[in-house]
Amino acid sequence: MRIRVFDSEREAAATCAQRIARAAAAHPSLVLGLPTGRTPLNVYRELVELFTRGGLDWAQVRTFNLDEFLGVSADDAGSFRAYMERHLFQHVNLSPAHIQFLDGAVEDAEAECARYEARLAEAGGLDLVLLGLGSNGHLAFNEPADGLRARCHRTRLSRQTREANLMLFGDDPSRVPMEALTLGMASILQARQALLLAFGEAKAEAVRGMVEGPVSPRCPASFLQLHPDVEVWLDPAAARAL
Ligand SMILES: O=P(O)(O)OC[C@H]1O[C@](O)(CO)[C@@H](O)[C@@H]1O
Repeated sequence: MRIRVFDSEREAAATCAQRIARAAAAHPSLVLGLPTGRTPLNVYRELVELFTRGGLDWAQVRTFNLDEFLGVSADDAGSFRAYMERHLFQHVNLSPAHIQFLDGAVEDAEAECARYEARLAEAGGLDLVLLGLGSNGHLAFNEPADGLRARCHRTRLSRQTREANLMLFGDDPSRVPMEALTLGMASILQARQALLLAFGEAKAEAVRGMVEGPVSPRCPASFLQLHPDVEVWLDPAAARAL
């Protein structure tokens, strides 16, 4: 794990956007894994700016989002799909055919997970996965548990995670889904490169567990210790407990 502490979240986000732009310039059909949540918002803003200035061509880039709420359709404003449209997809020249997303409105969650894994395998896996970190140590929606799942699956969300996503559902707890679909740990760990971002005091303990703790399903992000090419970019508050 290569740890880098930036002076500010803004600086980390701008550097991250430049890193993605470099990767796409070197490999135009880059397969990119993308997170949602509060953490990548500045990265997406920087990526849109880079595109507007002509610094990043998305025409051949392919994206896979990490997770989606179950029982929520793509056109629901609370869905991760809608979040991605708002913050990135509708502002850049990504081809809709190159955007892969789990469909949270499906009847058959198992079939949807199998479909998504097949798409990922066809694409040759992720070249670069951008990751956020749950304050409970989750990675995508792989929540702390006695065991973890390797492949895409249906999962129950922890109370902490549901609270963290309240704002997507108008701060109404009854509207926050109980379940989600998520890429599994192996699908994430098979990415050729991983770049995890964590900002703010609330992430400090999870960062310590991920970097210094035992590799344990109680802190799913700790499995990144086993990845051969992972960078962890922090602001000083998130690095406080290291
Ligand atoms: O960035 P936040 O809002 O703190 O959320 C942390 C992580 O939890 C998730 O919302 C769940 O996948 C991720 O998208 C995010 O990286």
